[in-house]
Amino acid sequence: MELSPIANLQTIHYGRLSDGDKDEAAKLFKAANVDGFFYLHLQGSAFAALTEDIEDVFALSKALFDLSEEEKLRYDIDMLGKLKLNGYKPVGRNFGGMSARAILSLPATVTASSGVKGNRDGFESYTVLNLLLSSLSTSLGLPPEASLTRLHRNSAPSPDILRLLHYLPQPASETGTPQTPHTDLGSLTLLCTKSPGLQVLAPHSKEWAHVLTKAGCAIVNIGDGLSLLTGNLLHSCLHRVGPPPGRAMEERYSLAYLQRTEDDVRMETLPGIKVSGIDAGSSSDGNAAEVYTSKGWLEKKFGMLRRETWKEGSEGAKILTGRADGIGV
Ligand SMILES: O=C(O)CCC(=O)C(=O)O
Ligand SMILES: [Fe+2]
Repeated sequence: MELSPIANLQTIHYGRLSDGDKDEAAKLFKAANVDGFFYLHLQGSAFAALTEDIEDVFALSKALFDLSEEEKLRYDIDMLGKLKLNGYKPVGRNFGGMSARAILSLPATVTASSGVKGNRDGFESYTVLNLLLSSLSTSLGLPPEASLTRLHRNSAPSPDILRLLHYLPQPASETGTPQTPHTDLGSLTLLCTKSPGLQVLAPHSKEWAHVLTKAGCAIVNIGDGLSLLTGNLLHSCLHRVGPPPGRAMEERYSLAYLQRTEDDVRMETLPGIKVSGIDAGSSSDGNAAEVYTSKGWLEKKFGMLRRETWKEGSEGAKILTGRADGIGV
């Protein structure tokens, strides 16, 4: 079936970036500045397996989601911790009755508070996203000692998560979107899926655009964290998952790695950003005067989700993301 409109996203080649290709770096910055979403071409690179072997991950994901609800609820995400970093989130939790997806979150880092030295080393998605952070830092004019990678060190505790998502097939009579429009809370999200369904709302657009999957590519998007740290120079874009118009949602699996800043980072515009021709604006619009640490920001956010304050209008979103159009999750 014809999907329309299709999101016209840039494709960034990982191999070219890691070879230091300046044109590719400029293309990455533009995609992060304008669209907030792009394809990351991994085929032929050391990280090709992230997309090539994804069916194995989905087989594992299916086996986990096929466990009984009772078994899965022994790992209820809201029982295991405050920040929804670990555990099973059943369909419908926090995001209204329409939500027809379940989530299993696995912490991507072992934090210092668990008594084990934090370590994201060897975690491929982390390595891949770090190269993007490094390239974006150069484009932002940040000197190496102030690089964004210094706020995402593998030795420091951070609330990164690896998320397995299972979207249940909807009955034919139901055609709503199982995933509420949202922006991502963290720095960068790396998404792997073989199924369509992702939709983005481009800045200044009123129409949701369909993101098609692309062979050999993961999909990467900017989160609210990078928007705050760069005075909105890097753009976190509203997105959702839903069926084609007039249809019901088919069963769908996806895998998302949400990279987030270290716990102690202050979530405000970084000094020293210099991009010729563009100004880094303020990360707040006057209503979000309080600056949180990354950890405090997340706690505040998830406290609000628990109380379902998102139902009470856009104020919660504004406090936490500096903008009124998205709830970061
Ligand atoms: O499943 C997808 O394609 C998107 C998932 C997503 O937006 C998220 O986990 O934040
Ligand atoms: Fe998302």
